[in-house]
Amino acid sequence: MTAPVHFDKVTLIGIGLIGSSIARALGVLGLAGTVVAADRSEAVVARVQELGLADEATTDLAAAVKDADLVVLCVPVGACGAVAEIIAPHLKTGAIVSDVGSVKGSVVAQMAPFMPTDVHFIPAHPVAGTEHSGPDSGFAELFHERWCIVTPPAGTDPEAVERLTAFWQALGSRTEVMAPDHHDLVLAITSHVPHLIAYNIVGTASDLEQVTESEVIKFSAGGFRDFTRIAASDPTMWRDVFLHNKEAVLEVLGRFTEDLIALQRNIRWAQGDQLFDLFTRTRAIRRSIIDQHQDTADPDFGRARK
Ligand SMILES: NC(=O)C1=CN([C@@H]2O[C@H](COP(=O)(O)OP(=O)(O)OC[C@H]3O[C@@H](n4cnc5c(N)ncnc54)[C@H](O)[C@@H]3O)[C@@H](O)[C@H]2O)C=CC1
Ligand SMILES: O=C(O)C(=O)Cc1ccc(O)cc1
Repeated sequence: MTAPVHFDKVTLIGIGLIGSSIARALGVLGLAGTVVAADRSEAVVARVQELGLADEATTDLAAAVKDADLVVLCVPVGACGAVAEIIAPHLKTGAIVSDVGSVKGSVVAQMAPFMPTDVHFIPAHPVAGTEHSGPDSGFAELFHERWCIVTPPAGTDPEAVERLTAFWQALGSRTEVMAPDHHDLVLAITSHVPHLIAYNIVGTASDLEQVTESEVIKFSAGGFRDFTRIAASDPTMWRDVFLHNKEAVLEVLGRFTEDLIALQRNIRWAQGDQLFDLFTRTRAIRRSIIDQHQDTADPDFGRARK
């Protein structure tokens, strides 16, 4: 039997890119009887009301979760513990409490101690986003054809996991269940370290004395432009990602640094075969990613050429 995807009352906490995208999708799809939007920022709450993103909008997080069947935290990962502490005493028995944080081990560690035993705590991560933030930047289709990784703690009620999974599938996502630590290692290599590299190279370019900032802007080629898009991502969100996925990021960064030094040697000693072999291997990886995404009509790869 497939799990029901409709919830009588959904409360979203943190109405930025992700929270407002979920709110918009709920509105379009009619998946909730009532949508409550909560944020600590009065300016955000006022904007949510102007945009008509929810049935109710408030800065009172405790009141917002009252009677909610599904509560989703969409705040920076460093804020999850504090929010959990505020809402915990007000959660409805049987509610599903989830989040969308880009790191999972730390979110579990921060939130689990506050979760009452009569709610279903199921962290998740929609691997879908942009470099933009705030309630104006969201859109209902953000999650289409994207993965949502669900990381239920051991012993979680399978029916609740199925309900949350069905919810994300209704939003357009493909879902996969994973252990939090494994999630954090996978995302360290596929998302977190790439963001760090982008922040670093754009920082290096802006610090170069011999090349002016206006030359960097004027002559930026495609690859560098892509880095500047990523490096425009929200500073609070990404500070928290690195502070809360420290171990996995440092592990991947150690490997990355060794490989970069090997490349440095290849260039210094004119070892063209080594460079050619690596670039051939990496080109094959790009081709297999495109092949896989063409099967699933991923919008990012719609115009991609091998
Ligand atoms: N931006 C992206 O591309 C993606 C982000 N995520 C995750 O989603 C979460 C939210 O990210 P965005 O929507 O991009 O952020 P955002 O910056 O657009 O929105 C975050 C909102 O949370 C509110 N907030 C912060 N601390 C709060 C607190 N203590 N109590 C109540 N509200 C609080 C802020 O006022 C803001 O409105 C993060 O954990 C991030 O790791 C996941 C996938 C993609
Ligand atoms: O904008 C991009 O390229 C992203 O990579 C978006 C993104 C950022 C953080 C996530 O946890 C998931 C997706």
